[in-house]
Amino acid sequence: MDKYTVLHQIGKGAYGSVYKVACRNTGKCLAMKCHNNEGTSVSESTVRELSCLFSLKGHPYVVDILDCFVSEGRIATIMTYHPYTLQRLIYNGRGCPRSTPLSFVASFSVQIANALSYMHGLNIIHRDLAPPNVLLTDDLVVKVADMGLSRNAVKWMSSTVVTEPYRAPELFVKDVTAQYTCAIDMWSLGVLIADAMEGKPVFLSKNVKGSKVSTYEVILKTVGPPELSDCKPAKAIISRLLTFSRVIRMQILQCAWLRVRHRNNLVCIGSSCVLHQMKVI
Ligand SMILES: Nc1ncnc2c1ncn2[C@@H]1O[C@H](COP(=O)(O)OP(=O)(O)OP(=O)(O)O)[C@@H](O)[C@H]1O
Repeated sequence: MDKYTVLHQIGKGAYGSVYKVACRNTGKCLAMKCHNNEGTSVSESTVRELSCLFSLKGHPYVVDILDCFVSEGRIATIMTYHPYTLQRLIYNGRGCPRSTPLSFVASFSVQIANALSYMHGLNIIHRDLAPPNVLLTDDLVVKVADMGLSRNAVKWMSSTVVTEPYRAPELFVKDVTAQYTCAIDMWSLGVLIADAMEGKPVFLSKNVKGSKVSTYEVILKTVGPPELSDCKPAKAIISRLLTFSRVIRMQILQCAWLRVRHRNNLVCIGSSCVLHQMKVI
């Protein structure tokens, strides 16, 4: 802790508090997350988060962990600091509709898809892909963050994961555990893209004439993908992600992986594939 000076708090979530800090040696601004304990012990979510962050270390579109130590009885992790979140860029920070340039939608979706394809290849499911957890650098490069719910996929897992508007239909079950796959992250990606095109969250629970319509009911009532201006290619991508078929959802990434393996250039091939489909280059 002696190595860092706390500047101010950036955020507080269910699993800890995040601070902007400065490294005393280099003067560089970094982010420090102080993880909450479970009673007096380190929580399982902290162990999972650290394990996932170390497995994904070095990926260009995943937040980089730089240091880890115990401070006042809590685990603290030092990460690269990123000034923006997708939440702030696509909703204006206040939930206001705002139209997101198509080129930015294309670039962030390809970068998230690349991060997910890497995670899924390691059998890691993110389980909380939502706009506040997608950080961006000054140059708008994606850094997927918040691995507090991420874990290695097994047959039965908790169904109470993912921020509700980004939750795949197979997670809306009454049981506390469910059988699901990496395809839940692909649904979340589809919602992120649709939200950015619409400028507002597309699957929000709402009150209609005094009665609550749940997110799941909103999903069921949405016939086809949400109306998305006149961008047919984007619509096609979204409808392959926002489908009840987990197999179709995964195909969009497998297709990208094949191209990547074939030509050995992950970012360019991924980008040109989606950008061409969206007709922005
Ligand atoms: N490396 C970082 N750089 C800048 N801001 C960050 C960084 N990491 C996290 N944050 C900010 O802090 C907030 C909380 O961080 P994080 O999501 O990791 O905590 P959490 O307790 O797991 O939250 P949640 O309850 O959403 O799961 C994030 O939404 C983000 O705005």
